[in-house]
Amino acid sequence: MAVRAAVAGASGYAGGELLRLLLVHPEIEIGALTGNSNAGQRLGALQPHLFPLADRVLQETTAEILAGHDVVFLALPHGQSAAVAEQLGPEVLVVDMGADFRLKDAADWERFYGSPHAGTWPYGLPELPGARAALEGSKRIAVPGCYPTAVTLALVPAYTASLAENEAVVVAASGTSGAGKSPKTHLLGSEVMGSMSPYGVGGGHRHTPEMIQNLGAVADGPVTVSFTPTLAPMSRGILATCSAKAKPGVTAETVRAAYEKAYADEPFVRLLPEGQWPATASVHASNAVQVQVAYDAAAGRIIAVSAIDNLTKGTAGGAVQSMNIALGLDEATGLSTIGVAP
Ligand SMILES: NC(=O)C1=CN([C@@H]2O[C@H](COP(=O)(O)OP(=O)(O)OC[C@H]3O[C@@H](n4cnc5c(N)ncnc54)[C@H](OP(=O)(O)O)[C@@H]3O)[C@@H](O)[C@H]2O)C=CC1
Ligand SMILES: CC(=O)N[C@@H](CCC(=O)OP(=O)(O)O)C(=O)O
Repeated sequence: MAVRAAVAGASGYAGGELLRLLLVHPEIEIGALTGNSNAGQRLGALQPHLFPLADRVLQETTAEILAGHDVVFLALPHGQSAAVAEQLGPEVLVVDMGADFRLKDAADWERFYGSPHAGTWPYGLPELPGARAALEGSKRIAVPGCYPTAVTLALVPAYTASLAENEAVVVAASGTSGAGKSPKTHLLGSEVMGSMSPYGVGGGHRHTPEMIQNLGAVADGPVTVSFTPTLAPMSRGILATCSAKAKPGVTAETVRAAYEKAYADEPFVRLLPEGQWPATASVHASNAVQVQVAYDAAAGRIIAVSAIDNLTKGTAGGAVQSMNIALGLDEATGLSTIGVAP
């Protein structure tokens, strides 16, 4: 019997990408689609690439409309999910693509998001050690942020194998879809085209505590992360360049071996052959993660680079992968590692 899924936030970028994936998922039947300011509009006018859903009309985002489904995806702005989720029964699988339930530390949440902490749900990054066990059979999933997905997958093998000191420096470039669909001046084509710029510099980005939480869970102590995001003139994609000071005795061979071991059996993470570096174009619209690592002997640092599509593995693909695990389906059902090029 088909699994009925509702999508709240169906007019946004994350909701649109989720629907693109759910339309080809063999076990899913798409139920209610809801929005906010666009309630009452045809989906065809808002997400014209979702041809089979063109005549569906968006409903309002209420618990009554979302009730009666097996799975409810919440692709809403931060801070909006908790109020909806608490009205959905414990028997419904709720997958939150926003930030509301990602962080364990209430003080971190309040500092970076400025509202009371709603709680912590099983974290939807299956590749993180222990995550699959927590997701199996779960009725609540917190999908990671896009930058934390890219950065965690780049650095986890170095910390799991105890190769890196507990400090990491990350510079990551994101396409503009990471900022959502609502109009903002700094996202105008004339501001972004032909230019790159940093933002949230100096520890101010809300994804920093999420990265610290993930890396600290596998390292032998708390990890500090200096994170600088940058906005790049592309619609999708994240390229994360991460480095950490190597522990004494580390060599290029021990680093390579740790990464090969970590990702040998992962369906979506590909450690590239030595000398080939990740590129956002190679993971466009795919759930794949490209990773490469090098040991900079002169600087004594491990350099790990990852590329993801922020809307696929960084949001909607990660959500579907985690849903599959929670429902007892094959983790890769409905997902592809095949990109679009050029
Ligand atoms: N874009 C990305 O790369 C990523 C996004 N996410 C997360 O996904 C969520 C959605 O992001 P994204 O799709 O980019 O954002 P968008 O701005 O593109 O979409 C937001 C969606 O939420 C709806 N909405 C807005 N305000 C409310 C409200 N008060 N109550 C109910 N619905 C509301 C909008 O409806 P309407 O248009 O009808 O007003 C729209 O459907 C966010 O939490 C974001 O953090 C996570 C990882 C990556
Ligand atoms: C380019 C851009 O603005 N990106 C967003 C991150 C989007 C994302 O994935 O994170 P959430 O799920 O936490 O929203 C930002 O820097 O806030």
